[in-house]
Amino acid sequence: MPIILYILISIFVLFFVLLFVYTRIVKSTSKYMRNLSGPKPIFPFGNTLELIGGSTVTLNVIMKYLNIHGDIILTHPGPLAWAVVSVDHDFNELLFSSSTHIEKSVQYEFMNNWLGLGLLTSKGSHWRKHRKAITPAFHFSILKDFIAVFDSNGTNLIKRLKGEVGKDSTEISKVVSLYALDVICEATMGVRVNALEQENSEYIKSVKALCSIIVDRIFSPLHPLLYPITWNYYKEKRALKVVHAYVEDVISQRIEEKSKKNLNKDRHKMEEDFGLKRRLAFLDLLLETTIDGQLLSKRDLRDEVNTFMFEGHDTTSTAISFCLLMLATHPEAQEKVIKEQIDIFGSNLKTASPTYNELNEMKYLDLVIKETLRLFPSVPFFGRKLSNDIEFKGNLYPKGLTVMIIPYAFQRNPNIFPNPEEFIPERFQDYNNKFPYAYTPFSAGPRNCIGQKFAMLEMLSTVSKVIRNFKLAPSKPEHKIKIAAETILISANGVRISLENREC
Ligand code: HEM
Repeated sequence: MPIILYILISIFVLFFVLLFVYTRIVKSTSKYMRNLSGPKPIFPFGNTLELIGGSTVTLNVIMKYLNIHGDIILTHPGPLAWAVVSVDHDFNELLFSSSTHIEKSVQYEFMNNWLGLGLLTSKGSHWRKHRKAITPAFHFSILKDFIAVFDSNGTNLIKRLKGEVGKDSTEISKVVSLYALDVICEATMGVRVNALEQENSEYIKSVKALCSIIVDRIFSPLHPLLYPITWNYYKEKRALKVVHAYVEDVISQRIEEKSKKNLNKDRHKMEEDFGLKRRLAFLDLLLETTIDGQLLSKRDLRDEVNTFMFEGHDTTSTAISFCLLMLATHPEAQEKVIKEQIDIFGSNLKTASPTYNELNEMKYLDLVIKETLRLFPSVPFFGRKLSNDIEFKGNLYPKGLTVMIIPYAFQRNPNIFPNPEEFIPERFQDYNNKFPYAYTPFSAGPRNCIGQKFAMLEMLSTVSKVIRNFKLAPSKPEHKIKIAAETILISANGVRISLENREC
């Protein structure tokens, strides 16, 4: 028999096997979610064809589906895949508040090579024990000491932005991202990488490369099994080598320092003892952390450091950039912010280094940041995998199902946030938390953001410093942002504003 006939018969058989498997799965799933509406899938692409435009179309497509089909919709991210997208308050409450449905969806596996079993990606008892053990590192009495890190790096940011004064248009998101990297490196590892001045450092370039590879993988139509034949696979391998070597080296140095002298509980005393030029970092606290009486292993330490690096820089930097854009384009809000800053700092307006109490006095700026995070939640969606079947309003949702929660969509719900597209910081003055799961920029429940307070302090400190030094205005010509939902919400064409020296 000619070889071509063999090939044709094999294709024929394979087709029928696939069809058989497909019908079996559809049949066995038919008792589930039968009342749910959603966009019609096209075999074998599911609903992915509409997403081909990439990260700039994702949110628009999801918003369109939600408008047409309701608050909980069934989508098909592939031929044999089901995912539910939810902006239903009660359903989200059920998930957020649950201590059972805490496992992340399959997309988070693309982060595993970098983040390993860090807090963001781990599950089950590993996650529970680590979360419990690491939580004290984010106590406000410890976070207070990071204010100096925000302030000293903030001074470098101001220096860099001074070079932009008087220009019609400045793209701030890239500069703010480098600043946020400096902050998180110093806070997490106690290392000053000076990304603002040396963005070409191998470590910084590799961190950036890993972030973008994760995004590529999440949105890639290729099956994960084919990943090793892609160029990204080799790029990731190279970047991982650099990042892991760098972090492991820092960890080894700290362990050596610690073994020379026992870490003193008093953080300032420790600096005296070690004669350290650096401030205490999260890593120093992780080195003291024990689980079941054992110190964290070197691998645990690396995973947690990498997780803080990933979760703790683009999230804050994108929020700060959007916040500066909102102030530049809403002069009345900017006036209120600066008035508050003058009330707090008086004649020291430009030079003051805010204390913890002074940051907490910035009530109006706090509203501005909250409203920015409502319109532009840094993490626009996150996914969970159901740990067991759920029955909700007449539908059965199967164990293992991916549920995508979309704060970007929910936080624009007009029934909860009237005039949702408008920037109105005052709405949070009397936001009475009637819908506690409607505003979730930091997620909610047991798997909420452990770095929330750190991030709020960093954002208050940074925006306060920028606004005390510069008057912000819209860029010329006017810049229309292009929202893109990567792992982080960004503007694909940058965030442009213009800066003038502040005179008062
Ligand atoms: C504006 C800034 C930030 C925002 C909006 C934000 C938001 C979030 C969200 C939505 C999650 C849940 C993600 C998911 O379920 O997929 C999360 C988790 C997490 N965040 Fe943040 N984050 C911010 C800053 C930070 C910072 C500065 C750190 C560290 C210093 C941090 C560390 C983490 C960690 C470790 C987790 C995983 C927690 C767990 O699962 O136990 N985040 N963050």
